[in-house]
Amino acid sequence: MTFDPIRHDFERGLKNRREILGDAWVDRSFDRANNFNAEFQELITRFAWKEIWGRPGLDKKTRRAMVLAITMALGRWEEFELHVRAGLQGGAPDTRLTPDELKEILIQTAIYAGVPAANTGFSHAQAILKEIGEEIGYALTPTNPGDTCHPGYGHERVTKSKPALHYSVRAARNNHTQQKQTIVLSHALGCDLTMWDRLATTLSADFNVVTYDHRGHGASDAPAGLYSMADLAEDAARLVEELDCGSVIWIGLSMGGMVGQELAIRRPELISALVIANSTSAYPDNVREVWQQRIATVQAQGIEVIADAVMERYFHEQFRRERPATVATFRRRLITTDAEGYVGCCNAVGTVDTTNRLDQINVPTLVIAGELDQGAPVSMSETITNAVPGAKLVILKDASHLAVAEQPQAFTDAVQAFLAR
Ligand SMILES: O=C(O)CC1=CCC(=O)O1
Repeated sequence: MTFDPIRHDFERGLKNRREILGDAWVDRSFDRANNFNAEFQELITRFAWKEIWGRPGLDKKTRRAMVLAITMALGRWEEFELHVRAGLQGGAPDTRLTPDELKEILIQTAIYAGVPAANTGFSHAQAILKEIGEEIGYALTPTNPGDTCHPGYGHERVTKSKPALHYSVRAARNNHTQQKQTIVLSHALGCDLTMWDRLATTLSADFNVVTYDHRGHGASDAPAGLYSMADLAEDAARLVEELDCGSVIWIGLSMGGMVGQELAIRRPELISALVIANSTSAYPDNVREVWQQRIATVQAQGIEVIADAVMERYFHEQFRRERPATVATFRRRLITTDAEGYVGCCNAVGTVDTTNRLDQINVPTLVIAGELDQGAPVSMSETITNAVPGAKLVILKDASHLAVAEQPQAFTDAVQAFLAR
């Protein structure tokens, strides 16, 4: 048999074309071929489908996203609809888009191609979703635009009760019908709710996710005076009660994990599962003394004088070298924290004392430690794990105190495995 390069290219192109557009569409267009258009069909199969779509440099979903954006920008609605259909249903699995991904492509394209193009794009896409939604498990449901929010940041709110706590609610994106559980993410000392942005956005695929600023932090009130862990746990209880969603899954890091312990002990009815990351249930006496010294230093000289030392505890040396912008963001957040609020929380942290009550926690509990954590060494997580009935410990490699920022994927994997247990 002789090698026919044109035939060879045609076969390769045809294979790609079937993968991207689905057999039904390709068979139909070949059935309709005639003496007028057959050469053109042959040309695009070789040229577009083999030569361009066959290039390995971009995955096929990305190429499809580009096609959708360009056809929408040019108003080529027949081609646009073809790729919407094939992307949702007809194309090979690794070329498909979820309705949420399709929505993102249309929203992104709106900025570059203009709102009139996006309006038409949305109505074409919706007509197709109406037609095939049931088959692909997606229902279009009436929703008030004022009730929706940016899925990466959530709806910003403030508690009615005082001290007012600033919080953000991301509603679960996947529109399955069953009732969603709520996760509350509780941040570390000198941070704010943005510490959780990446994890919150990931988890809000299937959960309602609430992040909040502790008192004295971010946009929450900063009452005068020194606080106790009981104060922070009572704040947390008020927040959960105002959410009015029943018990929540609490995920707290460092100070947030201390609040989670205290809350689960004091108000067990508010917590259904607990993740305690990079945290402790108590400090030895010499470290308690160091916390009182930190309070005195900040009261006398402000937060900035301690900022470099805090960053050295939050992030290990290699991370600080390789990710200076991330470290700078956390440093800025720290030094712009209300000094009085920071000091108040230092007192709550420095006097934390739950060890002897941890056996009262009776919900599934995951403890996460960073193998390099000097602020809350692994031994502190082991103490918690040994004391909370049934608790499991995960130790993250190459992670120190802000493990969620240093090892976001490993942290997310540990949390998701726990949530799926
Ligand atoms: O600020 C630190 O050094 C470490 C820390 C303790 C409690 C917290 O949230 O961070």
